Amino acid sequence: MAEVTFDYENLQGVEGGLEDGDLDGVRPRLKEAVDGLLGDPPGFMRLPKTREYAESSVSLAEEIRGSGATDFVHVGIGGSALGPMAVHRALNHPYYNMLSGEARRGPRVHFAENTDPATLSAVLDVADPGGTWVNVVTKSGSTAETMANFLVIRGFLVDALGSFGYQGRTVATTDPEKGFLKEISEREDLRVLPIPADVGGRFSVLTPVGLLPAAVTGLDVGAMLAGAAQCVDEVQEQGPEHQAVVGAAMHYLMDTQRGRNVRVMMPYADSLERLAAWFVQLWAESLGKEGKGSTPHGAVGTTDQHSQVQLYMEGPQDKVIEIVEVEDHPKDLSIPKAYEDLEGVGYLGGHTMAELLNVECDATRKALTEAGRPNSTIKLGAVNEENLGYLFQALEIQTAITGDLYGVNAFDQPGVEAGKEITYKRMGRPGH
Ligand SMILES: O=P(O)(O)OC[C@H]1O[C@H](O)[C@H](O)[C@@H](O)[C@@H]1O
Repeated sequence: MAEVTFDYENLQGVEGGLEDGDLDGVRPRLKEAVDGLLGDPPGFMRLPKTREYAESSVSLAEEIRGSGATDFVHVGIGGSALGPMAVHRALNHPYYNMLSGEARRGPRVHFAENTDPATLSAVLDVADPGGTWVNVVTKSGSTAETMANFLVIRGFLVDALGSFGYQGRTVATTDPEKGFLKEISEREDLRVLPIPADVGGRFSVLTPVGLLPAAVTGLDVGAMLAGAAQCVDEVQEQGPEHQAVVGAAMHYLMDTQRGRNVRVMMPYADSLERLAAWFVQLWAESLGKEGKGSTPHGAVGTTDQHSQVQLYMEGPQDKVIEIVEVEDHPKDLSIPKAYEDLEGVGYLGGHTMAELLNVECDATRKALTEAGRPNSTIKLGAVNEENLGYLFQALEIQTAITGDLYGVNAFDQPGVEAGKEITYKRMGRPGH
């Protein structure tokens, strides 16, 4: 069973927070939104119970691992990168690529996301062309950043291995129905994994987009899907009372009734830093349209206590701070007793690092609450596949429902097209 709870106590009944009547006012619309989501479910809602994507991803991952692969380069951007990066950072060793032998459960993993040549050059500096696999991931099949990175890596592999060698080590993860990457995969007979047509990039972490890279590093993708399925079942049973759904109303109201249009996601675990980055795209691209939406921001506790908490405590009253707390950290270290005669240092000895982290988490929450700074908490029993799967699904559901409350289409992103168009013109793409 996934252990994930959402706690909104500090959004209500605190200075600057919500009052009971606020929530009541939005309940009928919330019910309508959940009924709509369950009655005519968008593509992402069926992913947790779809076995075929996990099966094809795991079987290809086994082939890659079995081939003695040294490096796995995941090429993608936005929704085609942020989910896989969040999973990798959350569940694999922080220095995964530096581990050797059994300690590393698969090839080294590299993400080619931005078009910054320094990053891609660095990947090519360390990747062994003799053992490199490339997974090019793009739903549309022609995102300029992704295709540019792919073309460079393709050249690197063709030079080292010849066309046949390159073809045998390349996976195209894309829309199976259309797009230029589909065409390339047919021409070059590449292995293909599908991104279903009805699942947008930022909702696609539980398709092969997220499942293949997870399986390549030996993670339990079945458990990730089970956690997500638990969330869907709960929403079916509880409807508008479900914790993630209630959160949609809370965040919507904090913005529209209380003028708090910044939502800060602040995990107290380094491993969840990329989860916040994944969430930022989900919330920003889904809701930021027609002059509506709130601004998502990622922070990390305790690190950002020493950087941003001053602003959260005393700056403009425009934020909701969402703490992500982890009960059981995967590792802990005792702090040795030393310098016991020095009162500013000696008190730490005998405690543990995880204890200090969680005490600071609680202390920040209390301080924010007492200062009239509304905050909420997402608590994970542990950072594991099941809880992460639950959380992905819960936040996607929350975002879709919030879109409904705002009256915007949570599944498009028309605002990103203008910049693309200018780029195409300047780079000489035919027809633009
Ligand atoms: O998967 P792709 O089609 O390459 O899209 C990658 C990303 O690029 C676009 O510009 C969109 O704004 C994102 O929503 C999307 O995730």
